Amino acid sequence: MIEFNEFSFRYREGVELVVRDITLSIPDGCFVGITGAAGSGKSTLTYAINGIIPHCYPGDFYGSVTVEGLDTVDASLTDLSRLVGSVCQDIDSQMVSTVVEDEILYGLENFAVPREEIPARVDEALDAMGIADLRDRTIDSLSGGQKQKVAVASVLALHPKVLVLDEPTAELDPASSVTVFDLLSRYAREHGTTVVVVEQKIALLSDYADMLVIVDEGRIRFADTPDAVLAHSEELLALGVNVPRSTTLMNALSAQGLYAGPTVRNVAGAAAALKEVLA
Ligand SMILES: Nc1ncnc2c1ncn2[C@@H]1O[C@H](COP(=O)(O)OP(=O)(O)OP(=O)(O)O)[C@@H](O)[C@H]1O
Repeated sequence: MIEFNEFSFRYREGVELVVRDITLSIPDGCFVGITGAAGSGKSTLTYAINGIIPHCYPGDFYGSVTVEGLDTVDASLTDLSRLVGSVCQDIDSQMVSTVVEDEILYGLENFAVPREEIPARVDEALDAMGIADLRDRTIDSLSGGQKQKVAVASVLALHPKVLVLDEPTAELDPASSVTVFDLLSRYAREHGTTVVVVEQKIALLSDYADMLVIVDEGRIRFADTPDAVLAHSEELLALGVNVPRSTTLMNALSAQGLYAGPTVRNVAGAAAALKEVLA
């Protein structure tokens, strides 16, 4: 369980609180998508989970954040990193090795995983991200998207209870983004991992997340199932969230009493729903 309790934070260099009054419970095994406009505080929330705040970025920290009962202020960064695996936005800053396999080995050796377990963990992580063919490649020779997959794989190898990912598909085309989310969600289901992912593509998020969290100017505006959140498409658009046009259209018909079905998230869904409306 991840629990934010009236959490607010101001970076040491900052004047304003960048996140305010955050109270949120994330149950074990939940797949949570965080989205919102640029600068709304999404990354800051992830830093509060993995302990980067306040351990690396100090500031004024109010309220509390606990992960599996560990208070992220009191716990050491080492203890937190055993619990929470993180993939940050700046993938290049995360890479420490020159070859893919070594990148995965690095974390395992650092965490003192027993030697005999290591080969299977490396294989499993590469397979989990569908990148077994990249094992011997140099990191420099990889595309941005391939690096993102390597970064996720090297964290998965550590079997974290919680996985925090900040825009893990930023460098990927739509098809590869779907592949990464497919692989991630399958891994998380199989291992009972809690996933917190910051992602701009709300339609993609909605297909995988149990809970969508919409952040606006440091506050949580919505935290609910994707369908319940997407029902507020006009408000979401006003907050700068990229709601699919198919959702906006069908919500508008719903408001007119012309459609009473479930929330639509994509063109195929809108086409099927419109067929029924027009029948
Ligand atoms: N290390 C820092 N020191 C001072 N201010 C910071 C720091 N990191 C972020 N901020 C500020 O905190 C606010 C929230 O930033 P944050 O990165 O959490 O938002 P975000 O929603 O993740 O943005 P983006 O979508 O652009 O990544 C912004 O105003 C940002 O300028």
